[in-house]
Amino acid sequence: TGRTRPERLLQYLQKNGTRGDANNVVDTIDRFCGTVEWAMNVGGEKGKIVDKVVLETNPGTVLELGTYCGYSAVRMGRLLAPGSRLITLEMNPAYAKVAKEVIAFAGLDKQVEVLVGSTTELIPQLKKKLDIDTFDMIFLDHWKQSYLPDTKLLEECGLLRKGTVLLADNVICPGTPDYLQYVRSSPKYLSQHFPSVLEYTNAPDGLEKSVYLG
Ligand SMILES: O=C(NCCCCc1cc2cnccc2s1)c1cc(-c2ccc(F)cc2)cc(O)c1O
Ligand SMILES: [Mg+2]
Repeated sequence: TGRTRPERLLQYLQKNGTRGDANNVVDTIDRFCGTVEWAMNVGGEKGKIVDKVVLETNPGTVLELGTYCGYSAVRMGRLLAPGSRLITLEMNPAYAKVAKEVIAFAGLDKQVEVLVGSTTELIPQLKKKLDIDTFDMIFLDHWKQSYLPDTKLLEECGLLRKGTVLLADNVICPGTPDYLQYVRSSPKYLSQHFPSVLEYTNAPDGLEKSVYLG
């Protein structure tokens, strides 16, 4: 009876999930999206690649662009060391409301903070707002045409450091051609492609991991 897809996803989680168990939250959302209705979470296949990059990077600070229902915030948050922080930006207040409840259900509301607003408005405020100097990892999963301008904005705002890992979703589907061209040709980045499939389908998609060289 939830009016929107995120609300139906949250109701399914509250009914079928195990409160405080982040692994179960990830699996329960994947089951909803695989059997009830598709939703634009990074999903289980690409999610395994996200897990590997997070575990290799062991980031103390993570910035996510595009929260949606909070699936990837929970997926990454569940792997962070105690004391680490994940900040996630969401444009749509209704999505942000659902995401906060999903994150709290998973028991990660101490590590994960949801900010509502546009990247162009919020990114320049992050240092002041959050008492964070630079991010160890960025997960890009918002408007595909915003990946490139927002990466340049992150550089200009001094939020990246030598070794910051940028991980971008959907570089094949829907695709982010200008962003890919930039991170693959700029001397400021070392990029690696991880082919995969679009969440809950067998359509080709992939992630791009780019290390900022400063
Ligand atoms: O659009 C996608 N994600 C972005 C929506 C969030 C908009 C925001 C803008 C904004 C600005 N500032 C701050 C925060 C934010 S959040 C998306 C779409 C597909 C897809 C959809 C149909 C299809 F047939 C095939 C793939 C798959 C995906 O994995 C996606 O991530
Ligand atoms: Mg995505």
